[in-house]
Amino acid sequence: MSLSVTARAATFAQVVKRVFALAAPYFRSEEKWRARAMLLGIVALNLFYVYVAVLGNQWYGRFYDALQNKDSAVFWREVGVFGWIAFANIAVQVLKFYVTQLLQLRWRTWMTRDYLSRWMSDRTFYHLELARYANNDGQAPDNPDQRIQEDMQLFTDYTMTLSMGLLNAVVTLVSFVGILWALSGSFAFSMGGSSYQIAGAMVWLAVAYCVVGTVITHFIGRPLIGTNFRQQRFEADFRHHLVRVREYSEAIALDKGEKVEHGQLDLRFGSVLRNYLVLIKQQKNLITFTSFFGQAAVIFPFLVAAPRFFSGAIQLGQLMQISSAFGKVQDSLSWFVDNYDRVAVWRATTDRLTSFDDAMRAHAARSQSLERDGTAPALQTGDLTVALPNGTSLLAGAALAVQPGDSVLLQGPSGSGKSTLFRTFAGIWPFARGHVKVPEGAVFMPQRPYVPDGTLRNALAYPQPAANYSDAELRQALVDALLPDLASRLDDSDAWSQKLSGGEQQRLSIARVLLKKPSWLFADEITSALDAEAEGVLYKRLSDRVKAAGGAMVSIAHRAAVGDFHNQRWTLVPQLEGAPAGGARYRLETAAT
Ligand SMILES: Nc1ncnc2c1ncn2[C@@H]1O[C@H](COP(=O)(O)OP(=O)(O)OP(=O)(O)O)[C@@H](O)[C@H]1O
Repeated sequence: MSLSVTARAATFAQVVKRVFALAAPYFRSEEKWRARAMLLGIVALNLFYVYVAVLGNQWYGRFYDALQNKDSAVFWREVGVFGWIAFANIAVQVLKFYVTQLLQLRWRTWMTRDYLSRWMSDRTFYHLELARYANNDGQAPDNPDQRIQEDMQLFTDYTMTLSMGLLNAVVTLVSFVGILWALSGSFAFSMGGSSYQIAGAMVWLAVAYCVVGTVITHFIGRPLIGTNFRQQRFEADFRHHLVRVREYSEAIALDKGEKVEHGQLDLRFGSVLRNYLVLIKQQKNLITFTSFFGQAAVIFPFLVAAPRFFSGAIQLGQLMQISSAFGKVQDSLSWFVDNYDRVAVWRATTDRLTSFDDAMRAHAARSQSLERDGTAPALQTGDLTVALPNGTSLLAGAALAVQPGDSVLLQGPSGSGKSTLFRTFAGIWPFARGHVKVPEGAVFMPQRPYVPDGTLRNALAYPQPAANYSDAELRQALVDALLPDLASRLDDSDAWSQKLSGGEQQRLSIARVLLKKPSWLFADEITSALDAEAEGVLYKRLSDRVKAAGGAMVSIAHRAAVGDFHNQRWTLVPQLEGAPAGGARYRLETAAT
């Protein structure tokens, strides 16, 4: 089932439950007292705001009566009273805005930090991406960047403004229903020979007016929920693709891939536009009705109360009070009508955050099928099975061992799972079973190193702080990794992943390892972009360092010459179908070189 269908199917009670589940942690966090006090303050300000509105309504009665009676003394006194009411109104509005914004900001900050720390911990960010490709059924959350950056802001904003708006509407309704009831008189009619009187007729008329309005709005506006949900998703997909084009600009330019990328961007933007058009049409229908509903509400109370005014039963002041009170009652009863599209966005946002939150919780609660000990004296695996996200087994029942002093070259056809075996040793591949023991502090060098933007000093020390190393150590590492020209540029700031050549990036990654001096090293095609001479020099340096530190090295490399630096060879050999390898695609053969 897709998320948009889930979004539509969710009942109101479920939505409230979800909102509560997303909102409650902040109000129970270490900031709870401040958060609760601010919330209470905002509630109090909202109540006071309604009280000021009640004062305003009473003022209407006195003011218009003074006009009708041409009583200038009362008129001028009421002008003064108006000044006070207006001042209170302005002050409470400003305060309400300020405290609400502050609470929203604090709440968003807390939520963003909480989600960020859960997303970044236990490699959740990586596993959720894997799960997305593994399931591909729309259940795993897409675009986590959008959820963290945009949805969090929308959720805190809309939850505050909508809930306070609703509170305001309810309190206004309760306050003004009383006023309207007292002013409205009763409605008399006869039916079947008997006559009837309905007390508080204006109140019932307002209720009937708004119930009809709300029901119609709900039917007209219902499709907006799904459309809003899809809109946010299409916008995020479009943005994500733009970012990818920027990131891979060089490769795309060399491939002359502009046309394809342009087409892809057009396609995504097309989805944004098509859905937006649907959204506009749905909003147009909704606005047509809500505008009609709002305009009719201006004249409606006058039409109903005018006969009593003309008959002299009520004064102009009372008529104006009735109209203003009807307006307030109608306003609060049509809160839902007025906020329908915001509620739609809010529900879509809530669904997106809930599925993200659920995915992170499920990830945290998942049972580990791989037993991993990261503090062993040597590398050892037992009954190790490595599979792909779709369940295909690459390797089954592998028992491997590497002792200090060893150096192993892992080879096999492209795509056979060499890097995946390293991912399993590193403990980041969730589709593995069995047990693995890995020495503490083992360093894994990936095929494509990550080089952060910023100073060269930081890129070299990554992920440790550059302050951990002296300038001399940093320079020496660059020289040892055959990057002497960079040794004088430690404080230069740049987008190194764009500026450095592939080989330079590989040498920078080797410089990092030389700097950290690990005893155990797992190197995945770390010299594939280097010439044979540089490859030989760097492999010798690395294996000498590792041996001197009493550790071992396991390398993946396609070139035969790399074998000179290793005393063992592991080879992933393809299995014929039906061969006894536990149903796996490959079997691992070990041999001394
Ligand atoms: N995140 C992923 N989702 C799905 N399949 C994946 C993922 N990562 C790797 N694979 C698949 O796992 C298989 C093994 O990939 P791996 O990178 O381990 O191969 P390799 O032996 O290191 O290849 P090469 O020599 O080309 O680097 C491949 O078929 C690859 O498509």
